[in-house]
Parts: sequence; C-alpha cells; structure tokens
Amino acid sequence: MRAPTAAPLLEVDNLRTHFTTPGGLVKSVDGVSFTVGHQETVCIVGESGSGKSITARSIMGLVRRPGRVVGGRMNFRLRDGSTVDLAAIPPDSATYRAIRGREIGMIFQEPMSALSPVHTIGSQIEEGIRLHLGFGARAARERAVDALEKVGFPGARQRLNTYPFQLSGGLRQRVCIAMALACEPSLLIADEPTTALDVTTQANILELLLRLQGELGMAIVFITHDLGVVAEIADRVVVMYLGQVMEAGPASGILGHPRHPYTRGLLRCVADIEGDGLLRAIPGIVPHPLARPPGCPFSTRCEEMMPGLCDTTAPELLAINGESRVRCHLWSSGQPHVTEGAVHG
Ligand SMILES: Nc1ncnc2c1ncn2[C@@H]1O[C@H](COP(=O)(O)OP(=O)(O)OP(=O)(O)O)[C@@H](O)[C@H]1O
Repeated sequence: MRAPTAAPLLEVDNLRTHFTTPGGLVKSVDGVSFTVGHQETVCIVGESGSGKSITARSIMGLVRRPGRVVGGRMNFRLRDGSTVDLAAIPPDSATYRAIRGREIGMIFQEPMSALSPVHTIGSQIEEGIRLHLGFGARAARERAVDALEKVGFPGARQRLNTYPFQLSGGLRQRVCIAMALACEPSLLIADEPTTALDVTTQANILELLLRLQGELGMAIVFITHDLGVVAEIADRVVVMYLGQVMEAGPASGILGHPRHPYTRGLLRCVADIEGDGLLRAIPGIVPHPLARPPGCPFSTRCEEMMPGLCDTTAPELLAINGESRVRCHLWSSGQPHVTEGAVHG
C-alpha cells in the first residue's frame, strides 16, 4: 500500500453500463465514479448483483453483449504519460487490445475461466508477452519462466508444458497472476481472486499480490465480499449497491466511521460494531435489477429510511469532506439529520 500521487491513474466518471434484455433494461452500472491513484489499492465492495464485476469488465473493455458501456468516462493514464478515455474506444479495437494485458491486467475469481484448457500454461503466458512486448519465441519463454518464478510457481521452467487441469486451484491462480503481470501493467484489476480458494491459499495469494504490487509499483482495483481483506489491503474503498456508489473514501474512514446505513449494515454482518456481541445480517434482499425501487435504491432495506423522502427522491453522491462521498439523504446537507434512535458514526 502506497500513498497516491496527485494525478490519478484511472478516473471513472459517471460510468453507465447497461444490458438490453427481453425483460427490460438492466442498469448494472448506473453513474459510478471513483478514482485510482498510482500504486494505490482501491477495494470495491457490495453484495451480489451490486455491479462490481460489470464495473471491472467495463474498465477492461470485456463487457459481453447484450451489455454495453452507454455513458461516462474512464480516463486512464498510459505509461507514456498520455491519457485515454477507455469509454470512447471500441472494446474490440487494436487500441484496446494494446492496453488490455499491457497497461491493465486482470485476474478473475475462477482461474479456469481465464485459462484455455487445451493450451499449456507456458504457451498462454508467452502469447501475451509476444503480442504486447514483441518478443521472439525464446525471449518470450524466458520471460514466462521469470513471470512464473515471480509468482512462486514451483519448478517453473520444467512445468511450462503443463495444462491447467493438471494444477491445483491455487497454482492455477498463480498462473493467471503470472499472465496478468508478465507485461508489468500499471493497473491490476482483481475480481474476487481468492474467493474460490481455501483459506490458507487465499492468504498466500493475497500476500503474493501485495508483494508484487510493491515490486512492480502497480495500482490494484480489488473486488471482494470480504471486509477482512478490505481492512488488510485497501487504501480506499468504494461501496456499491444496485449499480451505484453508496459511499467512497479512505479505508480508515469507511471501516472506522461508516456513514451510509448500507456500509454500516455490511460491517455489522462481520463485526460487532454495536458492542453487544452480535453479528447482524442486513434485513431483506437486494431488489431485482428490473424492479429498482424509486428514490434511494437501498430504501427498501434501510433501517433509517425517511418515508416521503428516501422512497421518492434519489439522493446525490455528495462530498462530505475532502475525500469522502456519500449518497444518502441523512447526509444531504453535509451533516447527518439524526433520526430517533439512530447512531451516526
Ligand atoms: N449478461 C447479463 N445480462 C443481463 N444482466 C446482467 C448480465 N450480466 C450481469 N447482469 C446484471 O448486472 C448486475 C450486476 O452484476 P455484477 O456481476 O456486476 O454484480 P456483482 O456485484 O459483481 O455480483 P457478484 O458479487 O455476485 O459477482 C446484476 O443485476 C446482474 O444480474
């Protein structure tokens, strides 16, 4: 974890990614904004269906049809110092392909989905190296060995001709990390990369990512359900719900003094923040994306819902102090409107 420099590496502004489905328009990402500083770790958290993965895929230009980025900007600073708006580049263009894998790497929850079952791990790692760095066969092979050694893959050189199915889940994820980092991108997007692994392997992979982040000086956007992981690695946190940012800011503030009732709800699921020895689930379920409630998307589950306001009028994402933002009517004047019985951090 490093302090960010002034100019952000990635600036996502009002990103909207929608799916046109037979049942209607699914607004998976609907006005999401956040920034990622150089060498910074930004964690995106939220329950299932909040739009975390689609946000990640939008940045990578990997949204599958019928999904499409329909609005917003994603200004990304290239290593030559110029800035491109990723939202303005066709995802299947040569320009995007040159950025994907070279400037931005990605790892996924399920390593098998990112690996070809019919190609050796060596050939898969070498492919990106040859494409992006223009290396010949021998040099690409050496770089692949180097990449595998960096991720702690045992017997890297001897096992280049191994197929993914011959490896454990932890080793497969190491191969994916080697593939993602072989060209030393300045940004790594990690979409729940440890969720499918056992606890010990999870810890090892997390430790590996942090070490490589330090060595390569890259930023990480880390998507996770696990607030324990967030506490360990995040510089800043973005809390999403139904395609929108509910709260964002420095990790210490989000975890130590959460402002949004949704953030507090997520924390109560894993920590005894009331001090009564109990963990509490957030009541209710995430609404179906085609049945978004009017007003605040969280109003149907919020214990502090103000009838006539929260269920009718959508709150804006407002700056609370320099770096923190919250989308909640309780904070709409900059100060909380304390409702009876409510405790505000
Ligand atoms: N191909 C698709 N067609 C229609 N809707 C989709 C499609 N892919 C995703 N969505 C919808 O977009 C919304 C956001 O999905 P996304 O996968 O980004 O959520 P998430 O926060 O990453 O959840 P999880 O933690 O379960 O991965 C969901 O409502 C999902 O149903």
